[in-house]
Amino acid sequence: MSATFPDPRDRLIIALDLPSVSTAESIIARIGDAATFYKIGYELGFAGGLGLARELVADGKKVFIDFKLHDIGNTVARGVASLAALGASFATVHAYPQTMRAAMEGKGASPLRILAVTVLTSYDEADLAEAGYAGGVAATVASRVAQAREIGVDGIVCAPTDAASVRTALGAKGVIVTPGVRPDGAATGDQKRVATPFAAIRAGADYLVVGRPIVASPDPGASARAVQAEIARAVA
Ligand SMILES: O=C(O)c1cc(=O)[nH]c(=O)n1[C@@H]1O[C@H](COP(=O)(O)O)[C@@H](O)[C@H]1O
Repeated sequence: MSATFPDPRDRLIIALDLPSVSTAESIIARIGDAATFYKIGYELGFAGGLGLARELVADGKKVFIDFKLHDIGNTVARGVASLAALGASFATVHAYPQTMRAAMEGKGASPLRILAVTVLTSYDEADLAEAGYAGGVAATVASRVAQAREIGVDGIVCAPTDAASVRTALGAKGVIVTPGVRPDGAATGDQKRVATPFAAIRAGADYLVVGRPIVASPDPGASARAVQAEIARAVA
């Protein structure tokens, strides 16, 4: 494990893939102190979620803004600068060298950590080939991690099934964030490369991103506590 965790609860990042701020606020209230770190992506981000992000930061929570930036360098750098000013802890970009370099320039001296998305967890070998990448998942992940490391990107987003090889390629410094995390028995949905919270931590993930298994569960607080307990078992 490369990262340090002042609060071990930080290792669970809950994806607030929800349609409104009011819905998100209700879920966050039900989760209570079972989580300290929330991710805001397209669905909530385009529905007022950036205002909620500011409120969460003001309340002492950590926020991960997940817009998976990929654009011309100037646009990426200036977008990241805005995210840094918002107080986000993590932000994603796609792992294209020009984009990664621009993001690292845009963050400047801020504590915002840039995470490079390697191969989406909803992609299997066939999806990657269909998209025109002939190298296969493992080689594409390895190549993107090597470029990210060379550029000095703060961390990597990858599948939990990639985490062990990513840790080897990344070295001890970078953080590894794995979505595609499913407690035993949870529906995988569109996730194709998945692992349990326990397996993901044991494989080398520093942070786990979990969305639907928590926010769509009948008791988000209990579901979050169950994942936190599994993380605790994995690090024991
Ligand atoms: O960057 C991400 O967070 C991300 C990368 C990836 O490869 N796969 C992936 O699922 N994610 C995000 O992680 C979350 C996973 O949500 P659930 O499948 O509901 O647990 C979603 O918000 C995705 O956008």
